[in-house]
Amino acid sequence: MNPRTLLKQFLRDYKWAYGFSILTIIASEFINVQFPHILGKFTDALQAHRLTFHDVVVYALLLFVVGVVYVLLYGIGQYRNGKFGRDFEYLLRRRLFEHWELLSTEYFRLKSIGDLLNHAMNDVQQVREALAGGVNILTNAIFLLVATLVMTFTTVSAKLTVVSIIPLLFIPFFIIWLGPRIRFASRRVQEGLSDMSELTEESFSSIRLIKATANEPVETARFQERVDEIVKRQLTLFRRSALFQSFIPTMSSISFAIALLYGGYLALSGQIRLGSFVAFTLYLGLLVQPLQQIGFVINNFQRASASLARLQILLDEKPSITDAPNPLDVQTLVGDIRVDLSSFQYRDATEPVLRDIEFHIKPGQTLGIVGRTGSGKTTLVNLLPRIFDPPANSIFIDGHDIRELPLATLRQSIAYVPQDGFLFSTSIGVNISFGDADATMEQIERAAKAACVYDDIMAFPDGFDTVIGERGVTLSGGQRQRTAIARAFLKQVPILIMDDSLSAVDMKTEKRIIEALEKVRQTRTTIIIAHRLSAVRHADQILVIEDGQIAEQGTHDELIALDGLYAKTYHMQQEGEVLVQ
Ligand SMILES: Nc1ncnc2c1ncn2[C@@H]1O[C@H](COP(=O)(O)OP(=O)(O)OP(=O)(O)O)[C@@H](O)[C@H]1O
Repeated sequence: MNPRTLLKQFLRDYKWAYGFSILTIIASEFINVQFPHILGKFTDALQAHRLTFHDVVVYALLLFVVGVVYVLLYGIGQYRNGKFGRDFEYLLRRRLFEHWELLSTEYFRLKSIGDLLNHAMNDVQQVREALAGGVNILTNAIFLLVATLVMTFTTVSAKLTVVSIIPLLFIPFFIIWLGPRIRFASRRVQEGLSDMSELTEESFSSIRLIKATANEPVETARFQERVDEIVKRQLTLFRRSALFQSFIPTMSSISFAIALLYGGYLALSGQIRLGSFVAFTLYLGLLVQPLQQIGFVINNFQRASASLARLQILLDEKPSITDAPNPLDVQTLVGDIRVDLSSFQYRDATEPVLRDIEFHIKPGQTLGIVGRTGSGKTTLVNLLPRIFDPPANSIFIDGHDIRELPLATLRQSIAYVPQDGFLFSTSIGVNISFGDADATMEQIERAAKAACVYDDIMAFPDGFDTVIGERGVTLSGGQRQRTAIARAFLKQVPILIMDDSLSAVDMKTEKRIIEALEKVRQTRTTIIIAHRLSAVRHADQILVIEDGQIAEQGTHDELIALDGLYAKTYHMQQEGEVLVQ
């Protein structure tokens, strides 16, 4: 659903509550404009010596009650509108997040994550501000303006109002003109500052290189250049802000001067009473703020509308990998994998990355994949859970083309351990049970033991409750990989893919993990990508991939007998050298 429709629906759902809070704000302003009126009456009565002390107390109490009622009503309206804004903000963010979760990894590869975060934070916030603060202020400003004008026209003098208000009317137009220019200047200053921090960070991290090559003067000059630019931008911002800050007081001073001149004349000539004159100056003071706010709100609405349009583009993005129009009704898979792929090419690539790949793994068997960096191993296994979409009729699981299987069934049947063993910033236990809310502590511990990470975890202060990441402990590369392996071991699924996930563990641990794998092997089809051949030598079948094609295929013994690349690599690794990198 696009954000405009979402906004309309939200306003429809909340129309009574939203209308009520707008009414509350209007009522509060109705009370607010009674202040000058009461004070005007008080002045007149005081001047005519008609007041007893008792009357003065009554006036004071009246003003107090009016003040309290105003604050109460205004506070309620503000709070409720603020809440609507927040509710909509979270609804929009949730929609964005849900939508992004559906999009393919390709989308995130092509988009800048910084830009996406910017949309999720700033654009959504802009819409919220318009919906809450903007509507609050606009309601407030319009009503206050109308009410003040009605009061001054009816209780003071229409002529005085029209003449005195003219300078104030320039204020909103001025803000509409200058507001975006100030924002632009401020953004340029921020960009300049972040450029400068980037340069500083870069210089500090390469300080040894800078010193070794005696490049300090060049770096200092580069820094000076940035500083000069920031100063220039800051001066522009100062000039515009100063203009802004001086314009509004100037206009209100002119307005007051006119009111004083003309109002004084009217009072002196007896055309208006002193009380009306006092009330009028107070009304004029009340007008400055709403006129200023109207300008701000118009700018705010313009920005919110641009933000909505940008959000709309994001939410219109269609997921490129989805269920087939009529997916097969298959809920469970056994794990028989057949690949007959003539070619696979990335969307923006000029030539295929995989060609003529053919193999068959029966349920419970293990396939080893080896090959040089960039030969296409990860690409091949990424096709199985449809992280990238293979051509139709090229990959079959249990005899079904994977593109015809429900995406949920396919992905829920595969446990994938990526190269970097990504972990979330939460406890180790939650990381292992990720995606399996029903996992018991016993199952989690068993998986951790099988992945040889149990002892490491128990050595941490809070065991499985130890939090990982910025706010917790830092795991070594090997510990990260083994925790990710434990997560995959816990997932009771027919297919397990390990993408070079033993690279950071030592040979002894690798052996123990492979042994643990052997135990669960009967129930799982396993694909192991590895650079160290010891990780695949027990596989039922091994593929050696060279430039996207199968160069050699067979069991360890067969490949050794073939005396090709695999055999050479194996012998070299046996001698302690690593050739395949
Ligand atoms: N999303 C992508 N879009 C375009 N090209 C890609 C993409 N992912 C990988 N490639 C390219 O495809 C080729 C194969 O990459 P792949 O990651 O499958 O190799 P690999 O054998 O797994 O390498 P490694 O052993 O380093 O993990 C490389 O040339 C890589 O640059």
